[in-house]
Amino acid sequence: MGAACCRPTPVDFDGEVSLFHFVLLRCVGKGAFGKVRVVQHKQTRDLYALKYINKTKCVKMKAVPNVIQERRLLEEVDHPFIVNLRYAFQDDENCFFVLDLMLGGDLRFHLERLGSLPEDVVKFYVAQLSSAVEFLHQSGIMHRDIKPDNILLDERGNAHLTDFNIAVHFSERKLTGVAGSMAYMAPEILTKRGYTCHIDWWSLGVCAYELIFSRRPFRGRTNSDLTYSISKDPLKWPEDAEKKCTRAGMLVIKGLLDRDPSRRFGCKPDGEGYQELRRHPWFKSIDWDTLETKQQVSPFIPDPKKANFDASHELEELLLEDNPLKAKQRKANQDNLSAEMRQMEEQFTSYDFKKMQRRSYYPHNQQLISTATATSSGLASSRPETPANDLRPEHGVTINGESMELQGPEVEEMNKEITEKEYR
Ligand SMILES: Nc1ncnc2c1ncn2[C@@H]1O[C@H](COP(=O)(O)OP(=O)(O)OP(=O)(O)O)[C@@H](O)[C@H]1O
Repeated sequence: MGAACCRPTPVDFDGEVSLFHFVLLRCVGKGAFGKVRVVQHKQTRDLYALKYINKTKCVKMKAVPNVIQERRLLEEVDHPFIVNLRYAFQDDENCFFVLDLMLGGDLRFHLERLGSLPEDVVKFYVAQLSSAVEFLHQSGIMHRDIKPDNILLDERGNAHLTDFNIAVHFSERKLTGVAGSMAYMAPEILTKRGYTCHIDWWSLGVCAYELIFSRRPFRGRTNSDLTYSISKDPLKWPEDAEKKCTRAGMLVIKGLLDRDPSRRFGCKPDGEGYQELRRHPWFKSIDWDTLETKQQVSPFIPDPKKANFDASHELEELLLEDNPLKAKQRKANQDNLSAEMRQMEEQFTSYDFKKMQRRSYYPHNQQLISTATATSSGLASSRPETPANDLRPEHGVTINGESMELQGPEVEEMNKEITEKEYR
């Protein structure tokens, strides 16, 4: 009888997904609003990354619309080179994203560890990421924050785009809100001329340059210097550039870093820009069909014996976390919630990729979000055509004004990562 009371409560896998469905494993990362840890689904035994966001912190940082928007956009995509959403749910304390697990670390981590990456590795990643970027653009979504920190490797060394925190839908109407990480921002964002999805191709060019030459193409000690450099400085190559990159590679990077979006690589309408890029001689060694089915062997395989992430996150979780993550039943009474908490409660809806269909890259699953998804999430039954359905307005979005004026050592850090979030 005594034993019976210690038996774990059986998990209802047919019911709505919750933290009870997962075994919590090690901590692998820390984001602005929460942590990321490896989890295993108790029924399927599949491993995933669980990203959890503390609701109170999220309200304090005025990031509720971003989190809801990220959840909504992720529901719309499924691509081999995107860190796809598999489940979403919430409890009283946290919002949870269950994502494809990437055990190979992010490209910032590898760049810092190795100094730079060989050209053939970068070419492989640019090819994989351009497939993801094209898919997003065909789905009416621009990412707006492509940078090495947001590119994650799986254990076989395939690159995946992540962090849809400031991604938005786009339409023919250009956006003017300044958002992204400044060093990777296209000139048309900074000069406020209005921009569209072409900005992602520019950011990919900045990443390729930085990964090969271990410095960024445009730099500045202050934000205004950086803005000037991005919008006016001629593209320069390091003195030893030819030792690190072929002429064809430099031509692709130059094409991606064209200030005129109508000439920039990748940007011609109706997918023609992407097709042109694929046909470029630099990519001669890439077999695009086997690339997109992940049958090609990556020229860089992360060392499986080394942790490809900062081990201090796990240590911090073990030693310093006074409120460790634990599956908890929800409170029955949700009456006294603040407006923001209620918004999260209502709009951060549950998601289960096994039960809901979505727009997929994979041809056998190629369809727009089904009515089932739409009903469950309270969304319209097809992808919104304009940013009007986005939670965050594209106007009134500012880079933190004070940050723009910062001088000195903070600037370098900020240039590395100004995560200008869009808030109401
Ligand atoms: N799917 C994943 N698989 C493995 N590790 C991940 C995954 N997603 C994130 N991580 C790790 O966790 C770290 C934090 O990720 P997260 O997206 O929460 O933070 P962030 O980049 O600051 O984003 P945000 O701005 O949304 O908080 C990443 O740098 C990465 O090392």
